[in-house]
Amino acid sequence: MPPSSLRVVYAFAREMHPKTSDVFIQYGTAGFRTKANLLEHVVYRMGLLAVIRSRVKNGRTIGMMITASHNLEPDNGVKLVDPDGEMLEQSWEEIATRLANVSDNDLESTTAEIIKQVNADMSLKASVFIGMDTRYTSPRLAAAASNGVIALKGTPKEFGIVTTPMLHYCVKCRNDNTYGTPTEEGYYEKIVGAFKNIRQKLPVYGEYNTTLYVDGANGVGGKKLNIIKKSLDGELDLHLYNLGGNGGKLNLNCGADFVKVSQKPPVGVEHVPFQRVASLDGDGDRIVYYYVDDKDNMILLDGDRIATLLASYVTELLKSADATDLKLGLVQTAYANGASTRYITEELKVPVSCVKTGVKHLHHAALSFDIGIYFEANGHGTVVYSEKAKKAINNISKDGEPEQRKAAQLLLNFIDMTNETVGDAISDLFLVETILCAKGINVKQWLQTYTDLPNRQLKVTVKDRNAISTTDAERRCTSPEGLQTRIDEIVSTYKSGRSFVRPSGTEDVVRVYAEADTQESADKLAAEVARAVFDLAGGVGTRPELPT
Ligand SMILES: CC(=O)N[C@H]1[C@@H](OP(=O)(O)O)O[C@H](CO)[C@@H](O)[C@@H]1O
Ligand SMILES: [Mg+2]
Repeated sequence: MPPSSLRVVYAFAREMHPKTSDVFIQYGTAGFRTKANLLEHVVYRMGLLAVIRSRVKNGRTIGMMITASHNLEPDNGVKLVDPDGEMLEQSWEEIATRLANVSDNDLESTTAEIIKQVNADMSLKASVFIGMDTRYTSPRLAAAASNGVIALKGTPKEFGIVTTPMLHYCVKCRNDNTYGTPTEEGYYEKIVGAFKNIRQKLPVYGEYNTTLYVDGANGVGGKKLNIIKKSLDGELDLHLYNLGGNGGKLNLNCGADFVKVSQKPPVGVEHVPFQRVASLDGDGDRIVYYYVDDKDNMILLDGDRIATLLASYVTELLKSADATDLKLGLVQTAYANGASTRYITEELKVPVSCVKTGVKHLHHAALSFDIGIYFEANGHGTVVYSEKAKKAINNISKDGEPEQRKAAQLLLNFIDMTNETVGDAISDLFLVETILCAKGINVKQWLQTYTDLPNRQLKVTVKDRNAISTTDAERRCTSPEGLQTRIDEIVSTYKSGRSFVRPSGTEDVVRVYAEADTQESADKLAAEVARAVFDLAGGVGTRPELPT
């Protein structure tokens, strides 16, 4: 592209999407995320970067998703999706951060520097898929993204309102047509088609019943399930709540994050004792289950619980298919409940690894197994199957003994039902429903596999959250000095106590996690550790209170 046409690009940027704030913004755990009104120039610039990235990848399609996931309505965000549908390569996060923060005057020279640094051939074609969530600020930001793409002569394709995982799926399909059709309809055909297929082989039996309530967080996931619902033929009886409209606010007192963190049922969902409910987050990439018992207690079945259910079922199918030479493994983070980790290693006898928070870390680690299951406790996760596993299962489905063939064919449907690119609430919902049905169990029986250790999460505001550094998959902190020793001292006074702290990658806070043998102890442990953070890491505002 000749320099003269680039000049027009930057004049346009200054005019249409000027940098309006000097607040430093960082490509964090899930892209850029902040108040929507601070984001327009960032999104425009990410449009430029997506084109550069596409060219570095020889014209393969890159994705841009406009969303702030489980955050409240006034926030928004943008993240880039790499050609195989995975998160942006980590080494580009620093490049993205640099481009987002330069002044309008330096935009031209910085872009030129980046093009040189990554060795992009700007004469190549470039393609960018753009999706957005239901936030009212999203269309404007999606338009800014498109403008950025067009500015560097890339071709944007806008998908309108889609879940984050749908966009990841479409990017993957566009670059690898063996994976499916890169459209919303193609997505439904793959996931829902596989679910229907499997239901024909495994009819409903035992304690399982087909009624499922869903909390849509007033976001995009519920809306898409409403489309899917029309195509279900009694295989699943979806009762959908919090679909947006009717005054319901996105993620406000509802949705997967609210349910997980507050350990309370969401507003807006009818509560029928022992009825299982799936709660999605605002952009449809997380899911947790819960039910309310006859004494109004909410019982949570979180991401750890879903991961263990998946691991136990895949293990069973691998055994029946006589494919146990395929290595199955599970990946968690430090937030995984200690009881789930014990259950996986001791009962399921599946190897577990623990990595840093953030799906990119989990996804990467899961790829080292033939079949890798990864889940954050908050309900973000999926299964990835290696080519070796797919081939082996495919061969057994054709050449195995009758029983082995049957199991292998079920596994093939199961693979089809999985969105392997990223955690996906809709795909996970169908996977869970399939397993509960296959095992003929209800939600209480699902809960019986192990008992969660009571736990509590808290947030502490400090002057600079980066004053906290961690090691050992974030389970221990190395600075500020003295904090880890203090945490160790506190934890040692609690039965089955475990606690760690880390700076959030999506909010300006330090997160505290604690678990112990009783809820009272977990609450007290979390509060004591929060006070230690406040005292030793530059707490701001009021010192956290101990529970009374
Ligand atoms: C404790 C927790 O739930 N942290 C979440 C949250 O990250 P933080 O870095 O903790 O803010 O948002 C991430 C993106 O959605 C998600 O991957 C992660 O699990
Ligand atoms: Mg999300």
